Amino acid sequence: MARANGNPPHDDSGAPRSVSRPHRPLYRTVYPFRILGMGLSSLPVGVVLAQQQAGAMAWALLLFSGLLWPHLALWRSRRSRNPERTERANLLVDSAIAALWVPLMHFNLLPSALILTLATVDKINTGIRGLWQRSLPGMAGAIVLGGLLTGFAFAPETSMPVIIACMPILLIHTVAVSLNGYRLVRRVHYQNRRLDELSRTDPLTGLDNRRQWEEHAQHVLERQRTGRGPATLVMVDLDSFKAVNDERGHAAGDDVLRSVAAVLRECIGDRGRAVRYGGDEFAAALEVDEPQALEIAESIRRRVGELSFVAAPALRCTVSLGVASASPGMSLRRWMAAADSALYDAKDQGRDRVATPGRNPHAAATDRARAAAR
Ligand SMILES: Nc1nc2c(ncn2[C@@H]2O[C@H](COP(=O)(O)OP(=O)(O)OP(=O)(O)O)[C@@H](O)[C@H]2O)c(=O)[nH]1
Repeated sequence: MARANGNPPHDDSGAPRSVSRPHRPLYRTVYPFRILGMGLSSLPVGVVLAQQQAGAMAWALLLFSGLLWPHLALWRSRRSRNPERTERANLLVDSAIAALWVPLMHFNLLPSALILTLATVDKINTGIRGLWQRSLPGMAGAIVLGGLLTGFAFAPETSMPVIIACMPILLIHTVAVSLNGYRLVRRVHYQNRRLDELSRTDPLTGLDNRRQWEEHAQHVLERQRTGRGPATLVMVDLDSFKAVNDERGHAAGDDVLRSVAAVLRECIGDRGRAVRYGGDEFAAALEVDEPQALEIAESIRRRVGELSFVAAPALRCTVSLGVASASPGMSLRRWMAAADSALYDAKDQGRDRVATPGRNPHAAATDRARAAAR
């Protein structure tokens, strides 16, 4: 009888599902935001350029930043040997392009403030530590460069057409960024919940782990102590399980452990909780009296004996079980020792049987059940 460990979201076998999801490359997350941000910010910039009667160079630059750059950035990242690093560089280019428009728009107040803010928000939104601070020198450099090209022309007044042209980027981009943040928060909540569930579970069988189960067992004992119901413990141990591992391999052994855990779950139902207490040893704290627990134990014994395994059709398993009801004031430790000693009795008497403390297991439920089956 080896001692080790052993109810979160499970797959069909009862074992818990993993927390992780496939990693999405940064450039795929950024791409739609870049199209949206660059595309929509072209609107107020275009209106300002039209009001300034800007030259062909400025319009060519607008065409590049608003329409071409998002796709060029995606292409650069996709073909890069280090897409993550290339995309981070692309993000810094985004900020420099955005800042360049500030002097080219002659510091038109509303679109300049909007574009600089959104470029920074986009960097923060990536969640990459320090990225927005690293974008500042490039933005400052772009403002100086654009200022030198325009002679630092300064016309900060914003006309009504420009204000109207700012509305789509202001509204749509803000909502899109917020939705993305919302999605991330939801995912963090989900993963925290899953981690919490996994920390309370035996990964192989999906049963409670020891810490979780002992809390439940203490609760069952407390109910019994305060006269709110009976408490009976069932210890279950696979017979000669080492031979299963030795002869059919560890994977077959794991199949057996999962199947026994499923039998325990089904036989116990809502009358208690089970734990994989050791390698091939299980325990269940039940809110039932001893005769009912003996019935449950007997059904576990019988159902395990009926198990069959696709990968090992000839394999048959049996379990020995010890059943002990709690007496008033009993500690969990003493309760478990009583059930454990009954389990050892069942082993000593030849295995594949149910025993209670201080009783001859041959006189116990198992033999009555066998007689009835004959
Ligand atoms: N496949 C598998 N085997 C395990 C796991 N944990 C423990 N074991 C094995 O369980 C076996 C327990 O063997 P023993 O304690 O000798 O008990 P037994 O062979 O069942 O003998 P009895 O209890 O006396 O009937 C050992 O071979 C362990 O390696 C596990 O998670 N998976």
